[in-house]
Amino acid sequence: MVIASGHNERVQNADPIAHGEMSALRAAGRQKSYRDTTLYTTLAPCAMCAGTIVQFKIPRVVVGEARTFDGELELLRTRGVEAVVLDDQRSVDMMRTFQSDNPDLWAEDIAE
Ligand SMILES: O=c1cc[nH]c(=O)[nH]1
Repeated sequence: MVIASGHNERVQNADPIAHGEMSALRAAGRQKSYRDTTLYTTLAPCAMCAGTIVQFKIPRVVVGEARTFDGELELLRTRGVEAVVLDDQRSVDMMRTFQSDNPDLWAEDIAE
């Protein structure tokens, strides 16, 4: 069962923390437990999103690709989160297109 979905809304909402993972968690609303959940995400979670995943004890994250941004997979794994990387070519292509079309936005998104 899908309990919520989300996408990056930093620009739309002028919200610096509205990464896709954060938007999905916000859309899910308050949950008593995340024990039985899996978070699916196109790219590897950044430090903020990984920290939130750890905070709410989400046990499993499935990542579309980690080639264009390796994020904080190690942090997740160190904290006992199962992180599965699909290395999905469509995700890589989508992220490469976004990053090359919007270099400033991408840099801002990952605080570089
Ligand atoms: O984890 C991340 C990193 C960048 N952008 C997102 O939406 N999420």
